[in-house]
Amino acid sequence: MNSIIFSENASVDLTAVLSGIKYSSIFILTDENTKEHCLPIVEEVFPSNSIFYSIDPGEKNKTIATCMKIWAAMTEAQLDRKALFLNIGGGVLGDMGGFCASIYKRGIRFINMPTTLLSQVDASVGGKLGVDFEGLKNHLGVFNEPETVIVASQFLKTLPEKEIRSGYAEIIKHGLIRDKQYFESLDFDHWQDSYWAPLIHHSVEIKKSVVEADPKEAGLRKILNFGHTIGHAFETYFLDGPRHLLHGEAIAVGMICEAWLSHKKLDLSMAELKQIQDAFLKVYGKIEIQESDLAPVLDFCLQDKKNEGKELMFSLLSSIGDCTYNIPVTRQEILEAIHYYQNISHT
Ligand SMILES: NC(=O)c1ccc[n+]([C@@H]2O[C@H](COP(=O)([O-])OP(=O)(O)OC[C@H]3O[C@@H](n4cnc5c(N)ncnc54)[C@H](O)[C@@H]3O)[C@@H](O)[C@H]2O)c1
Ligand SMILES: O=C(O)C(=O)C[C@@H](O)[C@H](O)[C@H](O)COP(=O)(O)O
Ligand SMILES: [Zn+2]
Repeated sequence: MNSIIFSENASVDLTAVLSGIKYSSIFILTDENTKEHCLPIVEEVFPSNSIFYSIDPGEKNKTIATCMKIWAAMTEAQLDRKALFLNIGGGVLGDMGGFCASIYKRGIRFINMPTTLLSQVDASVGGKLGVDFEGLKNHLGVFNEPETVIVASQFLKTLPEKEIRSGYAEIIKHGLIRDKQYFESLDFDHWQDSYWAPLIHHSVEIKKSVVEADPKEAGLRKILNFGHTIGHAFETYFLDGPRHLLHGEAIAVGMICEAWLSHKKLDLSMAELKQIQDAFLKVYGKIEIQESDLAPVLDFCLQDKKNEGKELMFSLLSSIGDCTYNIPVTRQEILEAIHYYQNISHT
């Protein structure tokens, strides 16, 4: 895996990184929010012939249609294969920008400057790139590593609290799949007051160790997908409507459902199941799920990338800190897991 820099000063570290790379020109991708809040922090660094391009924010724009606009701008700017592509934004922008860079003229180098908690702890690391297609999460994409990732927690100062909370779900996931002590060190009652730098650092270490062992998800990497089969299905189902869920909010629901499946199918104890669900309910509360939501959500689970043929394959916990993968789960069991979530009493 290429280098990850934990930065206290994004502008200083970006200057140093750029001075170590030979490139013909630099293409800087932002969305309308990161253009306003993050670009000014590093703007002074760029040479005068830099190309800036900004897209509309949000998951609904993580599409091939947006990529076409980005590729058109790259072409219009006559970027050659020695050009450098810089993503300044969250996971939506990083997944999509990295994908655009990887496809353009069969691939130009790119750098990630993640600006959300979620992208700093998870999305900017590991080279999963792509876009949604027909609503299906990351349905089109490639694996390709950025040249460098510069993780600067100073960007988080302008990030809305709801977005911080979304990123926190991936931090909780890292503890659940790999490190019980980490999970138990998190303060679910006062999560807003967390000191983010050490959490970012530790989460990146966990993610990096898994990705390095299995970069293309032949096996072990599937544990990073805990909570995502059902979580992605809800995220997709609610994408366009008033019940829209952020990625972290959706996988929080998914992780409760999949913790229940872990209890039913593996050795996850009832005590640990309760510990997990209490943690998520404290931070995220509960969403309303109607009976009419179940069939379409189940159908979306059928599209999960971990499935093999018609068999739905899950990553599940045998205990907190220990996740296994390739566990077959039936449609009926998924329904029961969602019913379990619906019936949890939350005060
Ligand atoms: N590739 C991976 O390994 C991986 C891992 C986890 C999640 N993801 C993907 O990441 C995406 C979610 O990423 P996200 O939560 O970063 O969402 P995002 O990129 O949509 O960013 C969230 C919102 O915050 C705004 N924003 C970003 N930085 C800001 C800042 N510093 N100040 C103010 N506003 C700011 C953005 O404009 C956006 O409105 C999903 O598409 C998910 O599938 C990918
Ligand atoms: O890096 C991984 O591997 C992950 O699964 C991390 C997830 O948090 C992330 O949401 C990822 O984008 C999901 O990938 P997908 O293969 O299920 O689309
Ligand atoms: Zn995720």
